[in-house]
Amino acid sequence: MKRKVALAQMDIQLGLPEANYQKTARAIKAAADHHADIIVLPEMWNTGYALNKLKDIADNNGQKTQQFLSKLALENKINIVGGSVAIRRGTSFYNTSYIYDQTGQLIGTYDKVHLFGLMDENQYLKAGVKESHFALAGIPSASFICYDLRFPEWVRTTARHGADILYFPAEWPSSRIKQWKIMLQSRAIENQAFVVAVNRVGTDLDNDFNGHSLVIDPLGNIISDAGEEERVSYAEVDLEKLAEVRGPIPVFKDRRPELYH
Ligand SMILES: O=C(O)CCC(=O)C(=O)O
Repeated sequence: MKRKVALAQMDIQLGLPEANYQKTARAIKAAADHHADIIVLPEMWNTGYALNKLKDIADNNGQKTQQFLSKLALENKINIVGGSVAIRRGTSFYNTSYIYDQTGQLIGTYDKVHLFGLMDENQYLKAGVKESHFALAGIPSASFICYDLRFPEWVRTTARHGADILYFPAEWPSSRIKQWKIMLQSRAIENQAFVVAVNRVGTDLDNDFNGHSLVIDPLGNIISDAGEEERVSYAEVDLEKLAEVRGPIPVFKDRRPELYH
């Protein structure tokens, strides 16, 4: 089984949701025109890291984003891993992913679990507490957000329930892009899964972002690197490869969880 994935490596307008919704809609339509099965968006694509403005610009209960993604998924017959958006739920703010299938049904949500102190997320946001599991385009999958990448124990905790594709939407600064690549390759190898990771480009007040959205196979080979420009990039994942990798080296079967503390 093969699937074409589209990676929306976008610039994000800081604190300007309207402009970002419009750009995101254009990226989703472009991916559908290229006959992609799945499109993946970056982290916090509605607001960027305008954390001190969340009271005014966060999406209330994620309602606008949910209607927007559902409509675009159905109209364009495309599956959407909705990166993440800043939302308000009750009196708190979250960094939240919504995942839609191509009929416009919400099939998964995820609140970022590890908040990134260096970007002050812990001062403004509440952390999630749950794993994300969903079957998208017929593929058991899981999603994380950016800094979650630095916690292999969390990725493993999720992946051990079965995930053929691990999604990592992000706003990962250029200064640490070497670490991004190495850790994404590691998560692919150790979990014997494809990794689809979408980073933004452009700048905000504190950071510069140079893309390098990646698709990585279960052996850690980079299948596609979107480079440093704003673009929607495409790659094909061949799920047959999973059995070839998992058969001879069955790491999930060989785990010794009784020794891990
Ligand atoms: O871990 C890093 O270096 C980057 C993390 C990050 O930028 C984020 O979680 O938003």
